[in-house]
Amino acid sequence: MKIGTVTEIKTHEYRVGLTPSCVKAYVGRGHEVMVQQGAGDGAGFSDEQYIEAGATIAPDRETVFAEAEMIVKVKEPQPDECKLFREGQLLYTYLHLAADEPLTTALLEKKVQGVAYETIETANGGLPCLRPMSAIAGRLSIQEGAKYLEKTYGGRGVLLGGVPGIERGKVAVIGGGEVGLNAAKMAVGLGAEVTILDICADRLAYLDDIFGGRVTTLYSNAGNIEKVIKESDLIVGAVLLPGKKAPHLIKRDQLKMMKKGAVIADVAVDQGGCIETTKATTHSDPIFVIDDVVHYCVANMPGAVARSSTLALTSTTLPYGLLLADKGLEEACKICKELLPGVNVLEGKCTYEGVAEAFGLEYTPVEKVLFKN
Ligand SMILES: NC(=O)C1=CN([C@@H]2O[C@H](COP(=O)(O)OP(=O)(O)OC[C@H]3O[C@@H](n4cnc5c(N)ncnc54)[C@H](O)[C@@H]3O)[C@@H](O)[C@H]2O)C=CC1
Ligand SMILES: CC(=O)C(=O)O
Ligand SMILES: [Mg+2]
Repeated sequence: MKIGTVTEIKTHEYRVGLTPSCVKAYVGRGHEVMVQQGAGDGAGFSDEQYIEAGATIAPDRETVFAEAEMIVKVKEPQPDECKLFREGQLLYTYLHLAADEPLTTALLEKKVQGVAYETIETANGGLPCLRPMSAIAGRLSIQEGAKYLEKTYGGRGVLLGGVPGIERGKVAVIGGGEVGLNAAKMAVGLGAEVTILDICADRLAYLDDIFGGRVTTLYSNAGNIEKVIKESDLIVGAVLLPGKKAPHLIKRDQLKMMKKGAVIADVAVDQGGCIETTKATTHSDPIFVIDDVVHYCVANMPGAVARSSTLALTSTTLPYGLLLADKGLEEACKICKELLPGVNVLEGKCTYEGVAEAFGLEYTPVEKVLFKN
């Protein structure tokens, strides 16, 4: 198969879908790989390294889109890229469609085979291609939160770890999954007072066990959420209902209850955010303030640490990518059931229930479209 990767064009997105070692793996299986000139620069991979690994270098994105049968990216396609898709082209990337109606419409119209990293799912409900980026975003959320708590950025002027003789900063993490766990690790490491809220009793028990008394765990319900709204210096939004729009757990009128200069880092922004006032921001303009609460809502946080993120992401996307390239979508999904929920759009049909629900579209189970014979 002809595989192509392009330079990411989302603001300050420096990750790349394939590393030179990925290229080597595809080429070793008999595939051709085309890399847009300079695509790896932001993550520290040169064109020469790609050539050495067996890729050809394309002068521009148009060439890659025109020639590749499978496009491997990082972020959801931007409008300039959507124009270039060809019917039946296999797109393998993050899509986050439930938060993006125009993109959903574009991919349906173009009849792309859209496989989303974030909804590839293991039998036990794990999300292997989301997990490494969630770990990175979770860790970054505390780094960023701590920065925006500084007075210069409009924050409360609170040091999360405190110093002897004064109170430590209070961090609440809503959603104790991969983002939540990693946010809590960093916050505990800094010496903050940390509370994690989740609806899953087993998960709360697990977090309680591994942190050995260094965090407080609370059931995520209206009462406990209101408690942390009032007390926290930093709130991290980290809930996920896979493939669906995130629920708004903090409402607009509750911001008034927060401390002046408190910070919300809504990592769940890529699924629409779990705070009503969340709007996606970019690395070049990452924050806005409503009711004296600083909102940090960057939808591609891992792009800030592009080298680490690219290495972590491509390690988990490569095995599925190789299978897609070797077998094509239909056979690959027969061999590996984890890929099936990854298929969000196919032949102009919406094949992911959470996305169809978000926009009132007709939902067609992927098996119906894929396994016609
Ligand atoms: N902004 C960014 O750059 C990035 C954003 N993300 C996003 O972060 C979000 C979280 O991802 P993960 O941690 O990997 O998901 P996860 O599935 O590991 O964890 C989500 C947790 O939310 C909990 N949850 C569900 N409903 C809840 C509620 N009402 N209250 C409290 N907890 C609730 C679940 O029980 C689960 O433990 C996703 O939307 C993901 O796409 C991930 C990476 C980068
Ligand atoms: C998960 C995601 O959206 C990201 O890494 O940008
Ligand atoms: Mg994102």
